[in-house]
Amino acid sequence: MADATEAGKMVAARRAVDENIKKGQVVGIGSGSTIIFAVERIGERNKKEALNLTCIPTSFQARQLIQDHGLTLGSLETSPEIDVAIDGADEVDDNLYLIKGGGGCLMQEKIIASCAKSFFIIADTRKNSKVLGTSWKKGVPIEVLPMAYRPVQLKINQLLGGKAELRMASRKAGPVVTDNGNFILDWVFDGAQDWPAVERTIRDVPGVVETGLFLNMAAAAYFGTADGNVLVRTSKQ
Ligand SMILES: O=C(CO)[C@H](O)[C@H](O)COP(=O)(O)O
Repeated sequence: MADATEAGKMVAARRAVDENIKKGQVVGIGSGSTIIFAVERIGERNKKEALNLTCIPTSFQARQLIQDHGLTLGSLETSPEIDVAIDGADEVDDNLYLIKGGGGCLMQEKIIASCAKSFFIIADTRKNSKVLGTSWKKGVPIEVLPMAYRPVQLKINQLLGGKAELRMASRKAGPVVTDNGNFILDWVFDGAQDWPAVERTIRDVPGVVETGLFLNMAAAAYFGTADGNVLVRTSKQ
């Protein structure tokens, strides 16, 4: 099963890279386990085709991946406009609404996606859902200022129901600390939601820095299966 999932991630990543990355572009590089296959493919092509890309990372992990594959590392300061961004997702629904941030990198991922002319999602087929929350049961990640995590937690519970849980680290005592020095709450919800309304409600709580809801951002999602097939779903808009 694990190998089948990895195979699905790989075919989706390679196809998205081959269809969307062109010479001379500024490319946003997402975070997680699926993006590793995409950067490997970009590195492979770069050796053959001298792609001359500038790659903008969404995390510490992405920065290392870019450098490990001999690609040129850029920043939003020098390249504020991105041609294409590629990233993974935790779940994708029928509207191409996404839950992201399972790896805790949601804030920089959303900024990079917002600067990109086109934003593509790569995932294994498990992530392809009709309704968010069908396969991803860990909730919507919410990045919060550490000093505000407790009131934010209470307010979200009151406003939306469900439960906003402080994400704890697994190999360190205490909470997960993001690349931006913040904490993460995972809002575990029940049933179908009005996602634009949920996004507005969460963002309006002082202390919230960003949410892992990416609405109306992705142009297409590539879902790979172990047998090498890739389903491409494009935005309806
Ligand atoms: O949003 C993310 C990290 O913040 C990842 O893109 C998301 O969690 C998917 O990760 P993976 O490719 O490992 O399934």
